[in-house]
Amino acid sequence: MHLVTAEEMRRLDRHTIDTIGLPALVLMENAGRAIAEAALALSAQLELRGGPARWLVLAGKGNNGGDGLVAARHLCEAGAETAVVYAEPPERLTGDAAVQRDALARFGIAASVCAPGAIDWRAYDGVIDALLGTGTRGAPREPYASLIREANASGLPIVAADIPSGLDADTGAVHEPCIRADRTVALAFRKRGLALHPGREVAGDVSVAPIGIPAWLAETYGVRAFHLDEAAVRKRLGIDPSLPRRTDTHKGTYGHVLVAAGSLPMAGAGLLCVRAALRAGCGLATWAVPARLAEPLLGRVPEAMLAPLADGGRGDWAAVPAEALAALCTGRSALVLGPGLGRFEGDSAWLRRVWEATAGVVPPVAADAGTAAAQAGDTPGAAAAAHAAAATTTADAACAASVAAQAGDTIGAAAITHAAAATARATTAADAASAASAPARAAANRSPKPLPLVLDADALNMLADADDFAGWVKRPAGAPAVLTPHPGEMARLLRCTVPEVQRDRIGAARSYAEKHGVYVVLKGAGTVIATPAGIAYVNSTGNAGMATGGSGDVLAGIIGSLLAQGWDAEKAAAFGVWWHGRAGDRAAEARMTTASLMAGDIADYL
Ligand SMILES: NC(=O)C1=CN([C@@H]2O[C@H](COP(=O)(O)OP(=O)(O)OC[C@H]3O[C@@H](n4cnc5c(N)ncnc54)[C@H](O)[C@@H]3O)[C@@H](O)[C@H]2O)[C@@H](O)CC1
Ligand SMILES: [K+]
Repeated sequence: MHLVTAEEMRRLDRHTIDTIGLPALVLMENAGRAIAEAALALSAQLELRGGPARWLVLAGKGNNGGDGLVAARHLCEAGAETAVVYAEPPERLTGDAAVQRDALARFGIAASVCAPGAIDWRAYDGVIDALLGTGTRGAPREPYASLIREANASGLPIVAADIPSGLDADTGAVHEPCIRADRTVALAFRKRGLALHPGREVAGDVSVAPIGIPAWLAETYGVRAFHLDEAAVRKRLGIDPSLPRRTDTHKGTYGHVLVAAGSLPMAGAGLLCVRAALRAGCGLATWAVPARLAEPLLGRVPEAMLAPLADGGRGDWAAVPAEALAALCTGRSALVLGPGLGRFEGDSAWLRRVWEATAGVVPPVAADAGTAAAQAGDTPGAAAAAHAAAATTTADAACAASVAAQAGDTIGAAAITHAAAATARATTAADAASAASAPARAAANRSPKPLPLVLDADALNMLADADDFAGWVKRPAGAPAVLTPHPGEMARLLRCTVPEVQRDRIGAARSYAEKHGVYVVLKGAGTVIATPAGIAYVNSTGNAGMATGGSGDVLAGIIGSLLAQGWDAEKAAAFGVWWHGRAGDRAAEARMTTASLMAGDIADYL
C-alpha cells in the first residue's frame, strides 16, 4: 500500500539489517524466491513446447543482479531450464551479489557474460530482468542498454525484479531504453515509479513480495505516499466501497451540495457536475446558475433544485455578485465552484469573497453595518439604515441582502434590498430606515457559516491569477478546500511549466497542498491526491477513455457530494478519485471501445 522512493527503501533495508538483525542475504533469498515464483506462475500460463520452461536471467552487478541469481537457483530447483547472462564480468560483483555468484557456479547453472548479438533468444520461453534496480542513476549505460533493447525485441515475456531496468524508481520517468515488463515483482514495497505514469505502463502486472522488511517500518520512517487501490480504500481510508446506509435515514442525513457551475457556452459542465453529485449520494443538490440559463435547464436534472442568480440577462457570472452566491450557501453543506464558470473582469477578487464567505468571514460592508446597528442600540431598522447608508452600489445592496438571507431571514433580506435600492435612488435615509425591519438588524450581526469548498476549472484559473492568495484567510476546521487541477492548471497555480509538474507529480501536488493548507487533486493518468499534512495518494483506477470533456466536472461533483455528506476532505478526495476511475472502468467495459466513453457515462456507472 505504501509507495517508497529509492532513498526510503535504502533506509528501510538498513533498519531491517542493522536494527532488526536480519542478514541482507536472507532478504535477497526471499526476494529471489518471490521472483522465481512469479516466473513459474507465468510459465504455467504459457504454451510451452512440451518440455520444462526455459528461463534466461539477465543479471546486473548490483544487488538487483543478486536477486536475479537467487531466482535462477530457485527456478533450477523447480525444474526449469535456467541460464544466466551477466551484464558485466562476474568478478565485478561484490558483497551479497558475489556470494550468490559463487553459489550459482557451484550449483552448476550455465552462466556467460554478455556480448553483442550473442544471445539466441529463441532458446528461451521467458526472461528475468535483474539488470538494474533502485541503485540506478540516469539512463542505462552500455552494455545494459543493448541488453535491454534486445530483450524487448525478443518478444519473450519478461518478469522484472523490483522495477523494470531503465525506470526511474522515484518519478516514474522511463529512460531510453527501458525494459517493458509483463510482470514486476516489487520487493518489500511498491516503488513510486511503478504507480506513476509513464512507469506504470512499462511495469505490467505489479505484485508486491514480502521479503522480511515489516510493513509497519514504513510508518516509523514517515513514508507518506500510498498506492490508492481497493485495499487502501478499505484498510487505510476505512471505507467500504459499497457505501452501506443505515435504514433509519432520510435525505437530510446525506447533506445538501450547492453547485455553482455553467454559463451560456458551457452549461453542460454544470449539468454533469450536479448529476454526478446526486449519483455520489448527497441527499439534496442545488444548482446555482446565471438566471438566463435557468429556463432552458428546467427539468434537465429533475432531482436537483435550480437557483437562478440575477445576471443582467447575460447568461454568465460577470454580473452575479459574489455575495449573492455566498448567500445561497446558507443551509448547504458543501459548495462546488468552477465547472463551466468562465472568466470575467475582477474574477479573482470575486473568488476571494466567495472563499472568505465560505470560510466564515463576515463581508466588510456587512460587518460595518452590524457595528453601526449595535451603536444605534435598539432603534428600529438601525441595521438596515446603516446598510442603506453604506449601500451606494448595487453590489453593496446585494451584500446586505445576502447577509440577511444567510440568516434565513427573507423579510430582512427584502427590507435591506429595498432600503439599499432606496438610497441608490437618492431618497432620504429616513425613507430607507422606514423600509427596514427589526429582523434585518439581527441578520446583519450574524456571521456566515463555514462550509467545505471544491474549486475546479476556471475557479482554479481565478485563483492562479490572484497575486495575494497566500494572504487569503486560512480555511477553518470543517470547511476545507479541495482543488482539482489538471496539469495545466497545476502549472499555473505553481507558476511553473507543465513538464515540471509532470516530472514530479507527487512533489507538485504536495508542495502546493502543504504551502496553502488545501487538498490538491492533481488529475491525469495516476491522479495524485495530496493533503495539507503532506500525505499523498496515487490513484490506480481509470482509463484513457476518461480523457474526455466533462470528466473533471463529474469528479468535482463526486467530491463535493461526499464533502456534503460530512466526509473529511482526505477521504472525500481520495475515495472520490478512486470511485470516479472505477466507474470509468465499468463504463468502458460496457462500451465497444474505451474511446467511446463520455463523461456522462462515468456518472451513470457510479
Ligand atoms: N539489502 C538490500 O539492499 C536489498 C536490495 N535488494 C535489491 O537491490 C536493488 C538495489 O541494489 P543496488 O543498490 O546494489 O543497485 P542496483 O542493483 O540497482 O544497481 C546498481 C549498479 O548499477 C550501476 N549503475 C547505476 N546506474 C547505472 C546506469 N545508469 N547504467 C548502468 N549501470 C548503472 C551501479 O554502479 C551499481 O553497480 C533493489 O532494487 C533490489 O532489487 C533486494 O535484494 C532486497 C535487499
Ligand atoms: K530490474
